[in-house]
Amino acid sequence: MIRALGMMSGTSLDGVDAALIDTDGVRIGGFGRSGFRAYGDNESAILHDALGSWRDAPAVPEVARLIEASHADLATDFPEAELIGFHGQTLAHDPRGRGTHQAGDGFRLAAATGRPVVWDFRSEDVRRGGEGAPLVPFFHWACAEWAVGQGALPPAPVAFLNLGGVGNISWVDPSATAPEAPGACLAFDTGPANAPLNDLMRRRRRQARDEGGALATSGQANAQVLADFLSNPWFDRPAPKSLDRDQFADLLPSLDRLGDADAAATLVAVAASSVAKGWRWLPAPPSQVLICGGGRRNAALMAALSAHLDVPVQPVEEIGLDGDMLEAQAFGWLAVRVMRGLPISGPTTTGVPQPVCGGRISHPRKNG
Ligand SMILES: Nc1ncnc2c1ncn2[C@@H]1O[C@H](COP(=O)(O)OP(=O)(O)OP(=O)(O)O)[C@@H](O)[C@H]1O
Ligand SMILES: CC(=O)N[C@H]1[C@@H]2OC[C@@H](O2)[C@@H](O)[C@@H]1O[C@H](C)C(=O)O
Repeated sequence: MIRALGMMSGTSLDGVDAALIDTDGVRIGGFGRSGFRAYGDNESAILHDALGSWRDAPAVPEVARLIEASHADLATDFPEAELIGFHGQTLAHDPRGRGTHQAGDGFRLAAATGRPVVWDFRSEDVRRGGEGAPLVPFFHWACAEWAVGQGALPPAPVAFLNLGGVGNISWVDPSATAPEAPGACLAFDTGPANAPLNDLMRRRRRQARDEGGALATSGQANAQVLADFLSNPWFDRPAPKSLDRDQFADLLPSLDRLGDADAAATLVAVAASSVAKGWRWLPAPPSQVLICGGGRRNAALMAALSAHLDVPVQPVEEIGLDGDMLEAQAFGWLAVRVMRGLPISGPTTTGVPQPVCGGRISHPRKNG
């Protein structure tokens, strides 16, 4: 078993999560400490301004330094980590066009932390014809397998739904022999989750989020805006499929004529209905849906999901996992897989024709 530190800065742009995990890249030996380093207002503004930037954009070097420095800073709290899995910050994602771009250089992070760093997890998958996302599904399989071992889950298919800036769902069968085995996983991005709601709150109320979903709970979803949104051809595209953070940004102007509460309620309905729309792509109904990511703290969103789905919807804490740290843990686990040459994605998670072991490995003091 290796003690790895996974580090993730997600599409919500709120800060860096870091979590220790003991793993051989297949089984989870145990979970360790975790930490969070919030972005300051100035840092957050720099990241927001850089959204949509590709590697050659003038703003990118400054953003990359910010990402590397904030991650290096947080990594100093985890001297016991033997290896770091570094996701970087997604600034742009267009797998069928220009590719995928995560800012932050793992070679410089390795130099700054003195630890080997696995990074650039998505590019190889995209190069080979995959979506490059989502990458957490194989880890969701490992979590289910771990939970079955703990007696917290029956050995039957279950779904993990991450509600970050974007939503993504993984249907996993923990009785499969490996995550890349046929029938073990089916995954895709569901649609927007918190990102448009955060953007609305920032624009209209100068707040980072709708705390607890209080504003959305006090409003009424607009049926016309919701119907227009759900007619988007993206929903008819079979899984696997992935989204850029702002792929549905054209949704926001249609909210202009709505009051704040109704606009927030409409965005919650959009997020929950997106999941319901994608339900048909799952191979079989899961026994339950386990929610991870910050959206599980939005009561309006949780209520809307429970209303739409006819299986139990519960936070992932229900089976003994930490819903705030699952993605960070995932990149620690994926880093060990890359070190061992195991696949991190496959035809049913990113649509790549063959399972792929992506990622780059950078050692301190050695080149690239
Ligand atoms: N107490 C809360 N009430 C309401 N919403 C919350 C709360 N806490 C977190 N959130 C929402 O969850 C978001 C953060 O979720 P998370 O950290 O899972 O996203 P991320 O990892 O950045 O995104 P992604 O998974 O798309 O990469 C916040 O920006 C906010 O919208
Ligand atoms: C390109 C990119 O960074 N996508 C993120 C984003 O945030 C959620 C969803 O969209 C998911 O596809 C992915 O993140 C998680 C960590 C993943 O790869 O599984």
